Amino acid sequence: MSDYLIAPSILSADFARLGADVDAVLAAGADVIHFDVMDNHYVPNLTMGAMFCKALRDYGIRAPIDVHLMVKPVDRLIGDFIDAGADIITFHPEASEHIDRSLQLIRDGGCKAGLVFNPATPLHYLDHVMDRIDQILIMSVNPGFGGQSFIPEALDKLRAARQRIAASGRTDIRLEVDGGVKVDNIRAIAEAGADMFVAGSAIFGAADYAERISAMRAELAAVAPRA
Ligand SMILES: O=C(CO)[C@H](O)[C@H](O)COP(=O)(O)O
Ligand SMILES: [Fe+2]
Repeated sequence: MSDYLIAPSILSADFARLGADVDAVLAAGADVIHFDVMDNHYVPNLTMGAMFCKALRDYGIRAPIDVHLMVKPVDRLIGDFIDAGADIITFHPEASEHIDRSLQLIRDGGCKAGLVFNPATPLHYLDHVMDRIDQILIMSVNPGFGGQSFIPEALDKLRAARQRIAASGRTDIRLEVDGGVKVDNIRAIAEAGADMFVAGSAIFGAADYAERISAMRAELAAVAPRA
């Protein structure tokens, strides 16, 4: 699998011209589109449902779509996003009544599945599911809004998650980080173990997306390979 993936969060895209903005960020070098789903219940904000995901597919977006479900209950929306063309679906374990079932629904639909950890959510939710996940997402802000500052304690959590991945022998599990990722901290975040980087305001807030993504990749190129 490729070393590092950059996943712009379309939470910070121009919703009035979403297809064109997603095209632009992909042309600028993004690997994956991060799609934040908020329900005004699990988190205090309301964003987009599966019809937006389908609209992007119908518009012609072919890049992987990484759906971050910040919703409760979880299961009701999983099928909608599978049908809408998602590739990866992650959810917050404390928002699911039955974690195994939610993971299985995602995988049965042909998507990669992952768990998301808020800053105060312990990693022990991973204890019995490492053989059934494809991705771990560490939140480096509390979920609900773009443009927040990176919480430094997330670095320790990334290191702990990376150790769990190593101990599991599953070299194919992605370790994603989400919230406050910028050019000036992405290298330290990668050194803590992340290999997939969500960045919303840092990329969509740039005048030149390609220049901003290149600056992130230049920082990542300076990270020493993991032992
Ligand atoms: O899940 C999220 C918030 O809940 C977003 O993906 C995240 O905040 C990205 O935005 P930014 O890079 O601006 O922090
Ligand atoms: Fe997100």
